[in-house]
Amino acid sequence: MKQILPHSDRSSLKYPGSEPQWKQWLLASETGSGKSIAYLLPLLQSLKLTELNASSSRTRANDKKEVNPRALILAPTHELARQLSMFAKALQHEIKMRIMCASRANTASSGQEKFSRSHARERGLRASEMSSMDLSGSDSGEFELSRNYHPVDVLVGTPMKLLEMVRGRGWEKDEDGPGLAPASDEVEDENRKLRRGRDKIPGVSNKAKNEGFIGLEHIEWVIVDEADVLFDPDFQETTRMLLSDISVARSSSSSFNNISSSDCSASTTHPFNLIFTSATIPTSLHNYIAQNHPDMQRLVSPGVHKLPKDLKVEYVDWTGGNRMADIEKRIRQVWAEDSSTIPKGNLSQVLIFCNKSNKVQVLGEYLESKKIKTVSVTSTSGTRARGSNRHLSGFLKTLPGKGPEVEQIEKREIIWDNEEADQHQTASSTSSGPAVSGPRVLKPTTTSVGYPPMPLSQFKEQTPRVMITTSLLSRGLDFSPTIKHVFIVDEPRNVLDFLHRAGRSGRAGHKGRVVVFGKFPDSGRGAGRSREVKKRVGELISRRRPTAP
Ligand SMILES: Nc1ncnc2c1ncn2[C@@H]1O[C@H](COP(=O)(O)OP(=O)(O)OP(=O)(O)O)[C@@H](O)[C@H]1O
Repeated sequence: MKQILPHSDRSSLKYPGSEPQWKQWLLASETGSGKSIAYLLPLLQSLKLTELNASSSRTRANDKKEVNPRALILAPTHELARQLSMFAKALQHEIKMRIMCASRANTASSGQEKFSRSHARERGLRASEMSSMDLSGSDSGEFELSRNYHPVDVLVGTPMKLLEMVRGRGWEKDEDGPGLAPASDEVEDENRKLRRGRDKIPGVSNKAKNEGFIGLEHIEWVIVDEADVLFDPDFQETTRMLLSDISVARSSSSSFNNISSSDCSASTTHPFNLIFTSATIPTSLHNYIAQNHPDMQRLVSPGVHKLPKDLKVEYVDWTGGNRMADIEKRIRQVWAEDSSTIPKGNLSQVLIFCNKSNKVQVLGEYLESKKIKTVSVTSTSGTRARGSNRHLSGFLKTLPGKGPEVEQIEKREIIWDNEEADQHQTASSTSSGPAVSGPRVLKPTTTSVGYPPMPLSQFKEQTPRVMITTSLLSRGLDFSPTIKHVFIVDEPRNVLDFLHRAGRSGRAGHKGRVVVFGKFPDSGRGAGRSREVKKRVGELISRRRPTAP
């Protein structure tokens, strides 16, 4: 943090009088080590300082677009974008900044647009009121503003979504040739879907095109979270296009002139501060930085490419029978172990990573048939279409909330689903006679994650303790410390993929365990492969503590 904002005196951040010195940093450290706060705090502070120092010449009156943020945070998934925006909001106390999330779910743009506009109109909401809502949350899945100009300080979203908001819907259809039009949505491999970096936007047509409503002239900061994904060869053309658009908007010549080129040799200087964050630095990211940002300051922790120190590794052999039964057995063991250390009923949670979405579905159905409640999330899950992170409720880390209800929830380390709470309220009002009077407890607001109290016993019964997913949710998401076990039931694509999956537990100093399922014979057939896997994982462990000088 000190590196990013070494001088917190206002004079060093004057804007726009003195020409600012734009800088570039890479923040790289192991999963769960707090990279988000490491860039968010200096970012918010810097924005506030430049705002305080802004001369009267910097007015919004001449802004051509409706939304003119001063910082962008890019994330590879809608889920991460929403979590980051909520986290940023939660960091604010006295000094308020306007932080908005541009992310919605993978629903048809036109349909969603219709809903949001009419929904807002029905409620008589003006832009300023809409922008004070959590647009990433349940109140609206879509980022919508009227023509009222309204300052936005930080905008968070996926590069594809932000580009669409900047250039207008259907912009990619204007490109020559197939350009960036969605090509193979039916591709089954989840990793490829994630790497392609395409937010599927079914329903986007030339008719739905508009001119875009995000202005980029005021951008002072761009954060590329999970930079190794966003500069992956499959993702980087979208990311780079957005960076180029910002540079052009800020009247700077852009060295980005060929979107299909991956061998830019010229150093790229952007007229804004640029931060990349990552828990891993694959060759593609290393090369990209070396070629395009040779002056980028690299702040790399000794823990990068290592498992968090509080994460233990366990190997479970397939028995040779039903593999899903093996997984079920290990889940029940987790809960049996819990019972000796955790107060009765407070079972810890298990996060299971599969490679394919059909495997997620089949495993979920199997465990449900065995009376284990599960939540299954894949890139095509219907639950993702809600435009909020409700489908992850109870599994993501709870943000600091306001009021006793939130505290009560936080003690249980669970976020209730709002619909569940609604059902409960309906049930309680019918069963106990008159409807519950008084305030409707907490409405979802900026950072709210609190919902009406429910009897603890009922709550525990209804709450799934197992989430099954793919690499889709392996990136950046800050899962709850109640997830003490990550199960890896399919062989990850590579070591980096393993690190990201495993790193959803053992975060921020909490204890965790990654359970690797496979065939691990000590001798005979498969023994060589077993040794190889253990060796590669073992290297991640043995390197995790700095060796004494
Ligand atoms: N100084 C701190 N003390 C305790 N907890 C912290 C501290 N800094 C950050 N955290 C917490 O650590 C958790 C992990 O932080 P964060 O999600 O930023 O990790 P990350 O490094 O970005 O991980 P990943 O690489 O998986 O994205 C968060 O819940 C955050 O609130």
